[in-house]
Amino acid sequence: MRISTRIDLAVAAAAALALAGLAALTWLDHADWLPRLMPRALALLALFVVLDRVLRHLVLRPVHEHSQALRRLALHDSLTGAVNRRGFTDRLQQAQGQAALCAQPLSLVMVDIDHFKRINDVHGHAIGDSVLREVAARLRRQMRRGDLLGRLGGEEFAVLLPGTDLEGAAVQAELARQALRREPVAVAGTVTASLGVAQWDGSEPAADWLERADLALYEAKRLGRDRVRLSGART
Ligand SMILES: Nc1nc2c(ncn2[C@@H]2O[C@H](COP(=O)(O)OP(=O)(O)OP(=O)(O)O)[C@@H](O)[C@H]2O)c(=O)[nH]1
Repeated sequence: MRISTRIDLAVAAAAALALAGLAALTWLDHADWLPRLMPRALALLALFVVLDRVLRHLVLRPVHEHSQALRRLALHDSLTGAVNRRGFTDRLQQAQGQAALCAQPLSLVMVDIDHFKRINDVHGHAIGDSVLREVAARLRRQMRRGDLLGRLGGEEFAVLLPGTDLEGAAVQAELARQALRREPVAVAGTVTASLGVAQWDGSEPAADWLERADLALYEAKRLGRDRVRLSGART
């Protein structure tokens, strides 16, 4: 049973008891007890309505805040602060609906750090983690208002670009690539990434679109890494 319903039931039960008590006392005191009871009963009911509102506010607000925090935890990656795969897929599907509704282009950039295993092996897992945080921070600095950063897995990120066609997304991807390799990341040195770009074709399922971006990314890896490849646009 929902907490709000439990509060309502508890307050209703207390109000019923109080009303019964009030009726009994009024009946014992006065012969014409009924007309006297009415205004008192109404005042009592009003009091319980206020009590119900106050209890709902006091109990439900922290519960709501707690569930919001849990939801945030469930949809975000704690290391980088980016949304996780589940959160990203949810938002991707929402963005598809929005793009279809407004007839706007929508693109996606997949970003996979190059030779990340080597960074872990040479410098240790803690440095690997700080590289992931720094990569997320650099990608974020490159993003525009409305873009969304996701961490889809170990060293794989994705950026959702609403209102952006393939050409615009390619420019954003190239800027991100340069931002990653421009300055060394602490002791790990220069970090590069391979990027795959795909524009949503307006009807394909999210999984197919993600797969096209992934294929472009693997093409970038195959061609030597540290580069941007575009998916053969179907649009
Ligand atoms: N430090 C750290 N390492 C992680 C995390 N998640 C995954 N990894 C590591 O990321 C590495 C990914 O290695 P690979 O899939 O071989 O990829 P890669 O070495 O980047 O090679 P290419 O992608 O082909 O350039 C593995 O060693 C994982 O253990 C994490 O949260 N922190």
